[in-house]
Amino acid sequence: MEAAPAPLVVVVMGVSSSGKSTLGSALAARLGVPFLEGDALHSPENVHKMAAGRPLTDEDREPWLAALTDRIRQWADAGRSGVVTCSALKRAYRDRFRRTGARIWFLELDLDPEVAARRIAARTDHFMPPGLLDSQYAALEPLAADEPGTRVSTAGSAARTLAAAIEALARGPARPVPDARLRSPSRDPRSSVGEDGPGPAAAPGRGSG
Ligand SMILES: Nc1ncnc2c1ncn2[C@@H]1O[C@H](COP(=O)(O)OP(=O)(O)O)[C@@H](O)[C@H]1O
Ligand SMILES: O=C(O)[C@H](O)[C@@H](O)[C@H](O)[C@H](O)COP(=O)(O)O
Repeated sequence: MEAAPAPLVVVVMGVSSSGKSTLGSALAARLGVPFLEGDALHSPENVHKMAAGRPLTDEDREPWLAALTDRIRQWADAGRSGVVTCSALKRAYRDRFRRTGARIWFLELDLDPEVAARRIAARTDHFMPPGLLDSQYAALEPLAADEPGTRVSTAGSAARTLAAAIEALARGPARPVPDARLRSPSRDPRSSVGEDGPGPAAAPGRGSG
């Protein structure tokens, strides 16, 4: 008999306008799991600062990352899967999410700066000004080989990106994922599959991570 897939938290990451919200919401809907828009957890001060064309510092991001980490931990503790968007530009931010004990898979959205610049300029319903894009690429520490995740191009259509993400998840999380140093045994979601959650992510296989 097949074991139930373990809960999985997918963190859709990348620079501003790389397509996180577009892909993340579509992916969550496709998988039938909750979606959390990371931008919604920014303080008004942070939003104001970015809107005024000033990049966030590590200190500015601290409460935002803390709030996101809490939400990921809540999913893990409840044995639930979910999709969350967060630029997660630095390794230290991503490690923080992993230390919750959630089984995490990062989907890093990859987009040429020229295309990103066009997309951010065309976007009219968002606080993030195009002038901050350079600082986003400068801060970005791409996913490292020892982090659990996959890089997916968003250069094509949104539908194509979604298909690539689904495919990456079907292949990816079955790979050995964990960095033992980041795993807290008491929070290992594999031992606490939820009873009332919306169900684990459908595409990912049973995890070894
Ligand atoms: N694959 C895609 N192809 C074309 N345009 C896209 C694609 N993904 C997102 N967009 C558009 O690019 C802009 C930025 O996407 P968005 O999802 O808001 O990025 P982010 O959440 O990373 O800032 C939006 O206007 C969105 O409609
Ligand atoms: O850490 C940061 O500097 C910001 O969080 C930034 O990375 C994020 O991208 C903004 O919230 C803009 O929102 P979008 O990514 O949705 O454009």
